[in-house]
Amino acid sequence: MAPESNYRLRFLKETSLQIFTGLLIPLFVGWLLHLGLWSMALPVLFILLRSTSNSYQRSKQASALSAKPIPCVRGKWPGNIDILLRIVQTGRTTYMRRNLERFFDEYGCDILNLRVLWKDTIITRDARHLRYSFLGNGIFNSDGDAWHKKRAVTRPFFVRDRISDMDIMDRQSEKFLQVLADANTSYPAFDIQDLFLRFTMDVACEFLFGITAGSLDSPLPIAGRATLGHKGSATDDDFGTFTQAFEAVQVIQSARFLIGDSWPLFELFSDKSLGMVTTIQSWSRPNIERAIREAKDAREAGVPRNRAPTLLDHLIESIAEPDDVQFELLNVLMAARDTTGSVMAFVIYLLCLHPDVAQRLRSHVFDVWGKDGQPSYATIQKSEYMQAVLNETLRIFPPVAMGVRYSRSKPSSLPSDDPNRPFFMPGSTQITLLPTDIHRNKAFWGEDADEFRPDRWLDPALKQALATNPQMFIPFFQGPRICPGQQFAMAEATYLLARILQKYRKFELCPEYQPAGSRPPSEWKQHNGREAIEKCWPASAFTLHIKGGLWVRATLDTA
Ligand code: HEM
Repeated sequence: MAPESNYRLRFLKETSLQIFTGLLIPLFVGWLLHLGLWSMALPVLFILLRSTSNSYQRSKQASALSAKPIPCVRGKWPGNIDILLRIVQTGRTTYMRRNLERFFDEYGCDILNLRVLWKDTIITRDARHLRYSFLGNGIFNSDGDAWHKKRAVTRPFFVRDRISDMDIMDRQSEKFLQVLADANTSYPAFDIQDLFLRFTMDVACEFLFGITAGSLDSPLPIAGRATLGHKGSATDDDFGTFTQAFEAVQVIQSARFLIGDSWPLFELFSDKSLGMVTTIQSWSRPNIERAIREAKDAREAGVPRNRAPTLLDHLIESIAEPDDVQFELLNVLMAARDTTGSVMAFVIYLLCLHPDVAQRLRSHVFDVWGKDGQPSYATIQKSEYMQAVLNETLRIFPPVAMGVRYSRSKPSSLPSDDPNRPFFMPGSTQITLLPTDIHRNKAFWGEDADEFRPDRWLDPALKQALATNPQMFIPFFQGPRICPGQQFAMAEATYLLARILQKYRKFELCPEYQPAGSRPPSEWKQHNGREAIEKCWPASAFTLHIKGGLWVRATLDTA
């Protein structure tokens, strides 16, 4: 989440060099040789020669690895410019990442090279490709050794002892229920996605950084007045301005990933994220500077802390620059806030669509925790139906709807269905994993793959299938970069949902209060699968979210 001006500069330098070597030098040579108008043919000849030599190099590298090329999308215009435009245009109204996934259906394969502007840009829906040892450029914007170090710093914060401490959840969920009750009685509807994101932000800030963010105390979006934000709904107070900037950066960054290495072409004259990053910094900097000062003072005075060290304490010790600490912190915050907020919002959405499941989940909550018992880490692990509802939601709406990696500089191979002929993976190339298709694949999940049916998780046959093919369900991904916050997120979501269901009998969708532009586009009805039946707009910008928020009203249990 850092400004990308260096990247744009590098792109400009590389492009200018290419223009210089591919156009100006051949023209100059033509002029030296007095070729007159024939000089114009030299750049074309040069490009043809270069492209033939590149293809030859690649096929030599591929045959050294006994690998076959990744199928390539064939556009109508040079450099697949029409494909690039199609991705950008359809991106505005697409259902999740269907605009990319449709290429797989069109070409009948699970991995494709979009080859945008003559650059390899790989997309895959084959989960085996996740396990490969790529350089990371995921939620943590780092790679190789730097990533290993950061992962080592984060690991101790997710050990069982720490995540089974439910004090923070107790406190924050009490606050959440208070705010929800006020919003529900004061207005005809409220945006529960926004509330969940505030809750997950406050919990993450306290758990990871020992900071009180107090976002549940800031003004909420108001039904009928709220406008469409970059992801959810928007407010224009200080906190709302920060949130909008935080979400705008994610939208911009995920659009860059979709376009691939050529994204600076769309931002030649201005870095779209720069203003947003300044807003984010001015909101978060005072908190971070204070925490850094306190940690330093305590260390210098030899005063023991009256609390266990937080992730922020460790980041401060291991990273010298406050700016770097800040970027690191914002990356982890996005990993923790947007993902868990997403799954909770989609659970409520699906419960609104399936009152029978909602009723059964509520009885289950009463069976496990009674009418006002507090969940503990141990009881959460045993709440089988709650875990089934959460897993089924994570299956249909995986919060991390795209994973981006870069291959190492040396070409390598990727598994294909033919064990003797893997795919040839070029060096230093972006590869994007799109997990939704895997989670809704009928071959894995049966004919009802698009349906929300938590009962499937109680069927021993599914446990067997998952043991044989763990790649069919990857909401937390797999391999070395698997989410370290998985247990924490499941505990957090279970805790809050249980507390909500103890108090509220039902939730209803209030589409009339969705901000303008956030209802599902009418053309979705012509498509197959869930897209045709969706009553909200699931959209993806790194994390999945409900466009414009999820506006609902709740009915209190008065019995
Ligand atoms: C339902 C909630 C969550 C889901 C679905 C989820 C999913 C994921 C996924 C798929 C990744 C890998 C992304 C990539 O490599 O491109 C990831 C990484 C990460 N997640 Fe989560 N996550 C959730 C909640 C959390 C929470 C609550 C925390 C922290 C408290 C957290 C912390 C992290 C961190 C630090 C990483 C980066 C790991 C690395 O790069 O080594 N996540 N998460």
